[in-house]
Amino acid sequence: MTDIINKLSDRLLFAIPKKGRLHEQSLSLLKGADLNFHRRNRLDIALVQNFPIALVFLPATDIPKYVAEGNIDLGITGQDEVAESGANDKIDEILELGFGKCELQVQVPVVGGATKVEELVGKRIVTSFRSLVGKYFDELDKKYLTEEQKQAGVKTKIKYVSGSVEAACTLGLGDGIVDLVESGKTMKTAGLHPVSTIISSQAILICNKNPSNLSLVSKITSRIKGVIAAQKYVLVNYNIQRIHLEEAIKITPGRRAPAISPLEDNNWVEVQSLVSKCEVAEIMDKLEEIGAKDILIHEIDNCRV
Ligand SMILES: Nc1ncnc2c1ncn2[C@@H]1O[C@H](COP(=O)(O)OP(=O)(O)OP(=O)(O)O)[C@@H](O)[C@H]1O
Ligand SMILES: O=P(O)(O)OC[C@H]1O[C@H](OP(=O)(O)OP(=O)(O)O)[C@H](O)[C@@H]1O
Ligand SMILES: [Mg+2]
Repeated sequence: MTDIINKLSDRLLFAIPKKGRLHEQSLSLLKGADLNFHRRNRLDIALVQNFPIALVFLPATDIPKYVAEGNIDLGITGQDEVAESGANDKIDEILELGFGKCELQVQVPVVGGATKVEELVGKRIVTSFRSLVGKYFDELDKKYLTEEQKQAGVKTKIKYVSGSVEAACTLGLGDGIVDLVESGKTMKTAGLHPVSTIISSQAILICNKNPSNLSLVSKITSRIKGVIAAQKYVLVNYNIQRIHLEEAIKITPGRRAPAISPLEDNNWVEVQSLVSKCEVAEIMDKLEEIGAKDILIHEIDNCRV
């Protein structure tokens, strides 16, 4: 341990979620960006071999605080965690990473629960997001509690639990809960449904306002951007008769312009263009309809676009 700590000075410190939903995808981003490291068993610090960077494995919840106030320069966490930490002003959100997408929702029992969020004012709400939920219900209290209730000191009670929040209504701890929803399976299984959404979130790359090595931050950011772009796009290749080229270009305009190369047969050209992965099937259908042949789709490992 001490040998690693002695090597930390002069290294950019980069915080990575040590477990949970963001862990695996954060590691695969580091791999795509070619940051090579070996993490010793149980050790939360790993030196990057090919850059003056040290990775620090921390709970996603704590990462905004470290980036805002500690010596950590860069970090991966969720937008929800940044909002909950209240550190928004002290850090820069550099990049949305496109994974860890979820919504923070107010949920109530399907049977016998409130039908609208305002029916929860003055009641008990269970959550792990104390600060966001406190602020949210403070506003609802101001709006929906009667003057008599306010004078009697009635307030919505926010109760903190650290996980398995969806169990709280069944176990009698709350009248409603606030927790993250992605597929909605956990919520549904617990017999809950949403009555409002507080925020939408995804994983982000965050940076201290005064990072120790700005040029290295920029380099890592563009590498990560490249990995994310590569996941969004595929390269399409096809042959088309010149007479249909104009229509073809409309279907695959590329990010700047498609690359067009002549074929031996002068009536035909080959077209190469970047297309968005989520539109690829529709694009192939349209190309086929205008007579494109030999349509090939290539995955991209990495790119700078
Ligand atoms: N179901 C989900 N779908 C997508 N993203 C999620 C989901 N749950 C959490 N996240 C995102 O991941 C972040 C970390 O949450 P997660 O629950 O994975 O961490 P953890 O609480 O440290 O781990 P664990 O729950 O395994 O103890 C959240 O702040 C949120 O941004
Ligand atoms: O909408 P879904 O796809 O079902 O995902 C939502 C669930 O995922 C997270 O829980 P996690 O697995 O991290 O467990 P935890 O409650 O113990 O933190 C979140 O707290 C929800 O419970
Ligand atoms: Mg969790």
